Amino acid sequence: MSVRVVARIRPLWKSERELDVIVRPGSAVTETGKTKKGSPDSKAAALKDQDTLVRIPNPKNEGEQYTFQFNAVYGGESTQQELFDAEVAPTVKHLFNGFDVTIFAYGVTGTGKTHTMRGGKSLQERGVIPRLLSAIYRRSRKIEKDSSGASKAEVLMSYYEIYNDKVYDLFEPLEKRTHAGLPLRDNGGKTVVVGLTERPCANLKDFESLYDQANANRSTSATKLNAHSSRSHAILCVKLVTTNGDKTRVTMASAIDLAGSEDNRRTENGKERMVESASINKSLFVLAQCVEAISKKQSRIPYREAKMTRILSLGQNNGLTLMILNLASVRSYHLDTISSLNFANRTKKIEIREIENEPMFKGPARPAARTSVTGGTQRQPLRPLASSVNVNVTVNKDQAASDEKKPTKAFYVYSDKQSSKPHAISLKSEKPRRSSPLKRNSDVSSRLPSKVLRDSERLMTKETHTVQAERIEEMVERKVEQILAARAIDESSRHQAQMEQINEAVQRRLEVLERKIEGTEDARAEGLSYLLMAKQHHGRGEYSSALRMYKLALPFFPRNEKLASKISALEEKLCPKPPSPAKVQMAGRGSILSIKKPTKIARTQNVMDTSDDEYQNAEHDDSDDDYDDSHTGLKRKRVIATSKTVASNLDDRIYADENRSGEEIQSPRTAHLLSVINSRDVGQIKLLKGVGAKKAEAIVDCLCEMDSGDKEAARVRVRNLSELGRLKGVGLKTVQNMRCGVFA
Ligand SMILES: Nc1ncnc2c1ncn2[C@@H]1O[C@H](COP(=O)(O)OP(=O)(O)OP(=O)(O)O)[C@@H](O)[C@H]1O
Repeated sequence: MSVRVVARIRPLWKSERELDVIVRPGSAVTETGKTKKGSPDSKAAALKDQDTLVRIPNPKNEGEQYTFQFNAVYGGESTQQELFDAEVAPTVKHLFNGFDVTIFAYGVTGTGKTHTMRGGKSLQERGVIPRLLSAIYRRSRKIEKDSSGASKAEVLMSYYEIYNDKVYDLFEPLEKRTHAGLPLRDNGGKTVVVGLTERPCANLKDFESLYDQANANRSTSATKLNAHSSRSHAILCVKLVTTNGDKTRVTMASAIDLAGSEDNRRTENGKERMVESASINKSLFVLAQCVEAISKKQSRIPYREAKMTRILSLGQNNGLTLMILNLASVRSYHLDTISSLNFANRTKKIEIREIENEPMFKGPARPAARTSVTGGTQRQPLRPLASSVNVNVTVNKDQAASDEKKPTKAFYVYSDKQSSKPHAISLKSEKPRRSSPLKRNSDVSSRLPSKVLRDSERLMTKETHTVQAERIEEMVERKVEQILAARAIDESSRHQAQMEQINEAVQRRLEVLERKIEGTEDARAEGLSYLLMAKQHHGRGEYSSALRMYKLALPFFPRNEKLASKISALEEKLCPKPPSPAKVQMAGRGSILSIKKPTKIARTQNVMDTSDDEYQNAEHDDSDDDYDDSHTGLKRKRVIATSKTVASNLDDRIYADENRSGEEIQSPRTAHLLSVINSRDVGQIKLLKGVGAKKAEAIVDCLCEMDSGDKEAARVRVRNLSELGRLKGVGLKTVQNMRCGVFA
């Protein structure tokens, strides 16, 4: 069964305008027009005629629409109750039937994940989690009532968050947190958090008070995009233990409120928020990589690269999985929304094994599960202690006398039959030799352990033969079996402890290796990011910035001829008559020979010298000249992650370049920015990054003040970024911000 993916589009906020809505739900049936009203199929169609499509324009061509199909799509008017009834309520019965259920909310920051999962305080506003628990308690009560108390269900809860890639128990107060957080461990293919508190919750009231307390420990902060932004992934595990007679079954419902991805050009996050944001984005990036690897059926799924992906184990988990994709419909989320839709589109294809959890049997062990000590002979099930018969009966006077002196050596015999008669034997030794019961001869006496044999022989000759030899043998065998079973359990727990130690050691080694790889990869990735950026600028016709980035990449790949020739070609393009190399050297600018390495690059130069070959491979391996798309997820991730930081550094340089170059070689980004400013439309200007309504009005006022008249010709136009920076209340920083926020 594949992951069920439903999209939920949140309603507009007061600050958002209907005009900016670009994401719209739609229905597949109406769309294709396959079913007309009044046709025989119309009733079925009406049932199916639920929105399943999400439409969004292509950001590069508004006339073109992208359409994504999911299992269901809920518009802004859909209520918490509707979503729960349609998507979550049906999973409750599966939970009681032995299937695990995983529900997770995914989406950009501020799109309504926490609202969907946790919701508000009022009854109508309650989210998926409290409703799920309420449904579980309701069903438990019903089952208990229907079975007249024979079936029972118990709920245990654990709740934790992954903050900056560390796991913290939300039931523990903040001051008890350790810096390293709780460790993860693999246990039989499942990832478990070691040392997590598990709290029993007898009813909804208990749950609510625990859940509220725990949520107070969750890391949230205000960002520009959400006043109560979750800074962590929160995972609630509801363990349902159902007992029916001797049968006990444990199933797990996991409800996960993921933190939202953040475009830091829009959040204007400070340092602390940036660190959180980087960790959130990294884990979501790894999640996307995992989904991509699963959909491409790759052998290596990078689950281990983030704690969240390790815990979520999408595609590795069993049971039912529901993903709620939260979306905002307005233009300012355009690119993020497309990326979320693409992620969800891939996720919906992931197949989850629909495996039911095996019930466990309490009390007597099941015959089928037992292995006979004697190899294959079926034994009767062992009975619990309560039904055992203690066999201490005085047999003769001598013995009675000796028994009086010595305390009776009582031991328990697990018997499958309740005997009404007391046993007429007393076994002195409770430790039969191990070897004897395993020798199975036809002669009864030879089957018994020597000491027991002597005892029983004595008894048989002296006393009335009240107990048959088979009975004695049976009892002795049971005792031996009991001892062997205890020993086996002991050995297996020792073995498990050893395995855990080994696992821990392997895990530590893996982490050390990963850290090592990270170190060497980072520098090379930086070089590749410069190349990637260069290629993008080149593609957009921003030659001077492309040239600058090629030059920045050069120290990472110093002997790469192709790169050198690209630089020369661009230099030629920008300055048709290049001065002689000697002159260039003297001038100290503009030539490959004279490129000054940035300090960071200089530091990594030694490492990079060897990577030239790899760069060349990258060039030839792929259709994309400069960027190796066939790299592993790890490498690509680093390249992209680094390219983001490089991008912000480069923006400063490009800005400086373009300021020098004047209007003639303006990049599309700059041109767009200036056209927005020159439009004098406060509505548009205030949407620029770092510009609020007040600043937008100030800019327009300033331009109007500078006009020499009312006519069009007399109107002042801002021609370049430096002119823009000189406007009253703008400044270079604001210009930079504005420019960064524009998507060319
Ligand atoms: N379906 C909805 N109906 C009404 N209000 C909603 C809905 N979805 C979201 N909101 C509101 O939008 C705001 C942001 O929602 P929420 O905090 O749930 O976003 P989020 O995706 O969890 O963000 P983050 O990832 O930053 O934590 C909240 O004020 C919430 O009440």
